[in-house]
Amino acid sequence: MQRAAPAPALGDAVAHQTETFAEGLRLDCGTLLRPLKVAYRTYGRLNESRSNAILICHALTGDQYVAERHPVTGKPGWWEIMVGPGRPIDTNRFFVICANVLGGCMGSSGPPSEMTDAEGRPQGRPWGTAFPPVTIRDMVRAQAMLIERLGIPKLFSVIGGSMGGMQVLEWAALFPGRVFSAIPIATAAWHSAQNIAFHEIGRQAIHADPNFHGGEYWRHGTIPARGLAVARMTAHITYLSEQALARKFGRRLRTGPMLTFDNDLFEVESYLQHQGSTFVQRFDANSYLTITRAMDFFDLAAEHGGSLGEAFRATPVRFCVISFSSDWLFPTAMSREIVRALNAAAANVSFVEITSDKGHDAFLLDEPDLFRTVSGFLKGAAERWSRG
Ligand SMILES: CC(=O)SCCNC(=O)CCNC(=O)[C@H](O)C(C)(C)COP(=O)(O)OP(=O)(O)OC[C@H]1O[C@@H](n2cnc3c(N)ncnc32)[C@H](O)[C@@H]1OP(=O)(O)O
Ligand SMILES: N[C@@H](CCO)C(=O)O
Repeated sequence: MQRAAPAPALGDAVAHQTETFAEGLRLDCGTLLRPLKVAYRTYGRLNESRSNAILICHALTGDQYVAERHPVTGKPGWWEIMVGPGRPIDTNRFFVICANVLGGCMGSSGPPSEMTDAEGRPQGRPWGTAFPPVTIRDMVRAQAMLIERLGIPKLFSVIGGSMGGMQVLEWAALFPGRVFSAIPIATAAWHSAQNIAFHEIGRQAIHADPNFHGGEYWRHGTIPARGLAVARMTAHITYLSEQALARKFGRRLRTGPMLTFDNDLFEVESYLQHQGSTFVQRFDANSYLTITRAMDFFDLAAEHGGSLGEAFRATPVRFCVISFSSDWLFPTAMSREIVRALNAAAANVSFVEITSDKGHDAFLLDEPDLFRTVSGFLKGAAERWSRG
């Protein structure tokens, strides 16, 4: 495997746009995280009536840089295809907000940020593995504090894919009066056993890296690049599909056919190694452990006495649930569970399964049906909203 370049001092190397909440946030685990920092970006303009705000919730390794060049990688924003002037989420019309999740590594409070004591006093070291466990609900509460600080009484829409979709569902369940519409994409109301199992492989790979040092790698001036890269490689396979891999690489060899056991023999191996080594340049291993755990513990039904319908009881929120036919990580059946629960709550819900062979990450790619569905739903919802 190629040696990964050392990661920049994540989170601190770049000056992020951040709101600080001195009062902190009481987490589901009972810890008061104080102060709370939420790094975010906005696109477009908030209208006078403050009625055009859309919150985008990012997935596991995303961040707030949705529609602009990424300050660490220099690559385009992760959803520029969806968000921008004239795009399905049109920033000529909507005020778009995206915050780095709690536990992340791009400026919000998380393992790489400076540890504080119970009184909020800085401790002169990163949290590392001492960062308290967070839940999807904690992430949403932190976002809600930001939205309040920005003076937005009600979001026109909350939109997100994968873990972003989990946050969308949590927003609707926790703050039904503060959300007009919701678009959960390629997601589920609870993390499946298979998905937890895949996450565990990644976590074990990180733990097994000698440069991990029990999570105190910052103390040793190392990063567990190999472990984190293997975690990403495993995860990346789950974001694609057999058809996508066959189309991209098939059984193509990088070199001529020969009987060796060298690394990098097949194109698909080289591709995965590239995905792993570029990932470690932009992501923190302790954040990866924290956020994968948050996903694993997500179970919206369990939060509501075992009934998903209860999570949405009497909800006024309008939902558009979207899945992809080739997504085996968050399969359409999981979206149907959400739709069934919304139906049981007599909620206003539409559901679209988009035919695609690109797998789970289809939501990040050029999928005209996805763009049509999102822009069509937002148009319809805006008409409803303006009628009051
Ligand atoms: C909702 C959120 O918050 S998501 C935010 C997190 N962001 C991501 O996960 C994005 C990272 N993931 C990806 O890029 C995923 O691969 C996808 C599926 C979304 C992108 O798919 P595609 O656009 O089809 O790109 P593809 O999977 O082909 O990967 C292209 C990369 O692989 C490299 N590559 C392609 N073939 C090979 C090969 N044989 N050997 C080595 N590298 C290769 C390309 O050079 C390119 O590298 P670069 O990204 O550094 O420029
Ligand atoms: N590939 C995206 C989606 C995963 O669910 C990410 O890394 O966040």
